[in-house]
Amino acid sequence: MTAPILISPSVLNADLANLTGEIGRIASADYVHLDVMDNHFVPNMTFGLPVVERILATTAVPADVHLMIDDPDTWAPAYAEAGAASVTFHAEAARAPVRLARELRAKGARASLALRPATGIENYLDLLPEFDMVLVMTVEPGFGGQSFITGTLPKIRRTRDAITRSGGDVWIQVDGGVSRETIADAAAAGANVFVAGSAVYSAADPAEEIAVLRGKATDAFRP
Ligand SMILES: O=C(CO)[C@@H](O)[C@H](O)COP(=O)(O)O
Ligand SMILES: [Fe+2]
Repeated sequence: MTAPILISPSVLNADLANLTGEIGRIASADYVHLDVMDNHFVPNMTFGLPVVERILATTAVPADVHLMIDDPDTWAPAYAEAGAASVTFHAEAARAPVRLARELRAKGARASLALRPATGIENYLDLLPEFDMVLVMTVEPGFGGQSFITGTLPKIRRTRDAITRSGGDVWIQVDGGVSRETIADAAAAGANVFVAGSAVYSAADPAEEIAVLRGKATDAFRP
């Protein structure tokens, strides 16, 4: 089964006072990536459920919510209930990741497990069927505009090979420093969902940037 190539721009570095307009500029994207930060799990704070609910009510682009928060076991299900297409929580923060993934799926969202750069995939390989996506962070979570950590590429490849061996249909997302310069390496390692914040929103034409990123990832992807 070949994984689809999907582009999910992050609005973290967009104009947060004009989210409706900013999401309108990426209407050709597959998802809009919403970074929820609580200033506990990461040293930064963005927005939470009320803002995400308003985005969901006012945009047609499916939402890919990335929770960088403590206690996702308590907070994540509400994002699924609100209508997020995909809800990602961090392995380092969840008390009961399998129970939480099942709850998210039961509420109609795709369930996704995120790993910080220093967190291995090995402890989670047997649990992959419980998830629809693994997010391999390619920067330390917390801020946009950082440089892609190439040392995460072997983990992406190990994850893709394990998914292929198991015959499953789990997507691999990369998030952080994804650009024209780095997207091919991530795709060649087996990633198929690409978060790009500054690359898309600092481009003169975000729609064109999405098309270029999609083309480079499609050419480079190795299952
Ligand atoms: O989750 C995060 C940061 O923690 C990301 O989603 C960033 O917002 C991506 O931004 P760029 O690295 O593409 O600028
Ligand atoms: Fe993110």
